[in-house]
Amino acid sequence: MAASSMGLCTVVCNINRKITTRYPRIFSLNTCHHVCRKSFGSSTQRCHSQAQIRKKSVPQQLVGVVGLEVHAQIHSNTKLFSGSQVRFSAPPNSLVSFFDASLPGALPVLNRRCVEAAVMTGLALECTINRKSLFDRKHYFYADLPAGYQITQQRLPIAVDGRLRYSHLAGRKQNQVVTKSVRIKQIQLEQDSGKSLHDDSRSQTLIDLNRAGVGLMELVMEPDLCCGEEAAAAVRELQLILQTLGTCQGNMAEGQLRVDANVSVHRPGEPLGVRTEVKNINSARFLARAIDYEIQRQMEVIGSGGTVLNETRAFDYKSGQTFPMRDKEGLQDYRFMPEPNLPPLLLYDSETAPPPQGVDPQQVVLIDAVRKTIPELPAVRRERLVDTFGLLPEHSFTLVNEDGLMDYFVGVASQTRAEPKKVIGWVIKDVLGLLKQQGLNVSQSPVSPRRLAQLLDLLEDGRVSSSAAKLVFLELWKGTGRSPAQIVEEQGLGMMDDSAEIRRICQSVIDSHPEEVRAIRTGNKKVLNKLVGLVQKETKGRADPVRVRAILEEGTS
Ligand SMILES: Nc1ncnc2c1ncn2[C@@H]1O[C@H](COP(=O)(O)OP(=O)(O)OP(=O)(O)O)[C@@H](O)[C@H]1O
Ligand SMILES: [Mg+2]
Ligand SMILES: [Mg+2]
Repeated sequence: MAASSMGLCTVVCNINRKITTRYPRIFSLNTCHHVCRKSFGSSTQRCHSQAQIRKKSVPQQLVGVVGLEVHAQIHSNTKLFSGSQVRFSAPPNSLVSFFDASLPGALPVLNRRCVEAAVMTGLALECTINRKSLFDRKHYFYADLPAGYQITQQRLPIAVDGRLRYSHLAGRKQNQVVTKSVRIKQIQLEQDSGKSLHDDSRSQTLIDLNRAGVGLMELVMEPDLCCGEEAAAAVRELQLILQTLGTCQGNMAEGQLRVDANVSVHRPGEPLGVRTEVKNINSARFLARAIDYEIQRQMEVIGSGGTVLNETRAFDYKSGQTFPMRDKEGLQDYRFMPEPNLPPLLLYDSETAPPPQGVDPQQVVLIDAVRKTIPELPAVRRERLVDTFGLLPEHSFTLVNEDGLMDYFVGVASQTRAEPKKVIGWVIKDVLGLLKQQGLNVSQSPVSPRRLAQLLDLLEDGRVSSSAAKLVFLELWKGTGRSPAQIVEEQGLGMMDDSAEIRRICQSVIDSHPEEVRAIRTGNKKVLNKLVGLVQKETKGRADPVRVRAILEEGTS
């Protein structure tokens, strides 16, 4: 189905105008879904948003249950069964082969790259890879599906029984790392559909088949999550894993990663409730809001004696509400049947299940060969950063979650004598801060790791003060190509050596601030900081603050 496009969201969602749920930004530490789901009776151990939701007028023990289906577009040059290119925003219908347009007689040819991507994703998510998987036709009528069916893997998917481990920061200061996991039921290979473009001015719907037949991995998760925040954290980690593997580019705004949220509520200990399915959500924040709204709505329905209908719903980001879609897919019979034009997909393993004699090894996918190409995953990267550089876990999150920032940090740390703990402050506060402010990526940083390392060395060697170093940094940011040492030289930002001059400036500050001097003499030592600041202002941050403090202490004692 065509992905609905979503825009910006507001933070507050209204439910029937009566209830306003402020979307919770942080969790308490007790938010593990296993805790949530296994200890339903204990209110202290439920997740924060559940607790928020239950504060409303609905029965006490109802809790939310969430299962996600994620459609990830496979990062591949060509489509799943045809040689047409895969490219976002190409002119409409410019990337369509006979097979994509379902012309009679056109046959599917499986794209090896898509198979390898699914195997790699399955292995990274701790799945069992099925040596034999099958393709099926799933029939439904929609204008952007010209064949009238989608080729998918309903009976025997390529990967099963995995686990997505995800962590997120919690606590008031967002500095506690909470680790959880959600089971992956299966990963199936399937085709994407085309796109329907509605032209209101001409009351027409136009079809663009560029996306028709692009390879998708559908990742089906077990209903292990309990609220929007957990779902959003799991999807963010999945996005990062897929990007690290290179199996999906994961750009949600471009529809490369689309999420269907299955939501139900039930009383702990009782069977799961009837689920609704909120379709095609293309942002982690909207996902969280849609789920929390839907849990609340279902609690309201049950609380007022109604029953939840098994229906497909859509999320409207403007109102923050979900509403039923006209197309009730839950009631459809897809008439699944084996795809007659594709043989079973067989995979091999050079050690335990080598390809039969006579089969060209180039023509098969070897699971162990794919395993060897899996790069270091985000969770392992974070651990390595903490172990190698002694960083705080929350800093390792920022470095790993921001594309390119970890390499930037390692680049600086490996080229400077400054301690990693000092480097991280500059990378996160100064570099990332300015990048965000100016809407730039790490790769667009005007200050290279080498230049920052040189600046930190000047600081380390006592050739500039920390306040002068900030000025040099801002000068570097202008991207003139001059080195930190040149900037220091040209702008006279080097540390002041002239003791007599420093003493003279300190004395003039003391003389012109009798009130402050009196306060210091009566024991208020904090006021000394103000005088240090004034001297720094006078010297443009070029005097050694330790030396200045000592002179001022002496002069006010
Ligand atoms: N009671 C429930 N509450 C919440 N989620 C549920 C519940 N029961 C099942 N789910 C979730 O619903 C999803 C079912 O996905 P699945 O692909 O198997 O079927 P489907 O939604 O019927 O098919 P389709 O792919 O056509 O959407 C899973 O993510 C599962 O965890
Ligand atoms: Mg599904
Ligand atoms: Mg579904």
